[in-house]
Amino acid sequence: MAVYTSLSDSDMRALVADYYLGELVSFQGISGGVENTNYFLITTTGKYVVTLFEEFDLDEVPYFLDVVAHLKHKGFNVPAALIDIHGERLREVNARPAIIVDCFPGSELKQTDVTSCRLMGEALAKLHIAGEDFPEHRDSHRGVAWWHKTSNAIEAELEPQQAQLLMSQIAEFDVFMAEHKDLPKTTIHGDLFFNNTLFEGDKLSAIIDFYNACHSWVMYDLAIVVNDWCSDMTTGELDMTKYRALLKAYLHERDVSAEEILAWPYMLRIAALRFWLSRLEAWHGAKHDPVRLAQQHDPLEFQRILEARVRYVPALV
Ligand SMILES: Nc1ncnc2c1ncn2[C@@H]1O[C@H](COP(=O)(O)OP(=O)(O)OP(=O)(O)O)[C@@H](O)[C@H]1O
Ligand SMILES: N[C@@H](CCO)C(=O)O
Repeated sequence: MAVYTSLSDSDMRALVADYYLGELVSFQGISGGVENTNYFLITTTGKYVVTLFEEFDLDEVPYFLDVVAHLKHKGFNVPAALIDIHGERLREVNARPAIIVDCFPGSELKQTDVTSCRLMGEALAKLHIAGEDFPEHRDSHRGVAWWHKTSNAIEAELEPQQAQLLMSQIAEFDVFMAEHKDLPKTTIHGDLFFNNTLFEGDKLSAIIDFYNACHSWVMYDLAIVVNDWCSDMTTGELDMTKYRALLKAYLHERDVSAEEILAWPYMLRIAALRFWLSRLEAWHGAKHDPVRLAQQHDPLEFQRILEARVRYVPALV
């Protein structure tokens, strides 16, 4: 269970007393999720989620809260931080930055299907368009500089064939990007896996976990989504029915440029590599701690996806 910072009953009571949320009824750590500590919180006024940020210092968090506030203002169901009795949306709890957000109705998908892929394609295009005028431009903390540094640090731990795949794909991406410096960017979610959405029946009820948001290539974000929503995780291969449904819905809402079409294979591969690498980094960091290791996602899933995208990439349009 991913509760890295434990809150006691009196911690939670003190926190709730600082909001206009009535009295504490109960709270429970949320299993699933690997980056932050999350609790479901029930008070006499409703159900909420408390998030304690495990990867960021207090001064790094406002960017992410601003992204969510911008999207909420444009009508998206996204978790904006609630304001406390002091007029603040961000505070420190047990030495971690912390927020409280509304708990959305709906539940996580167990797996994607053609309908959910279609809904995601449409919502993602709208999200990308809505993010264009967000004025704060933050680079990804797991972007180009991070994948160079982390791949160099981890290379020696890998099998020769894995190291070759990792390093050659980064080099190929660098060569392509050197010739295509003006690829369109927007404010991207950066981690829009299907476990970061909630559905009520066939309705997409919320998009959550914006803590990898950044200013980056639009096609990179689309590739992150396609790799997670449309891949068979056991083989890495694309389910072409889901793939076509997601892209058709996306392209109905947002036009892509000729350069973006050219970039598509590179984006699918680097998006797979980014999650392979973050999972490898987390796995190597946790390998001497069985409890933490058991919480990690399997790096092999994204190695297989990358290998599949090296073998074959279907057309974007
Ligand atoms: N606002 C919310 N409303 C309803 N459920 C939520 C909300 N926020 C989080 N959850 C639930 O908590 C789970 C974990 O949250 P979240 O994905 O933000 O954690 P994380 O540690 O950042 O995860 P990840 O592994 O994706 O980085 C979600 O999958 C969802 O089930
Ligand atoms: N979505 C990520 C974890 C959170 O960033 C993964 O599945 O590796």
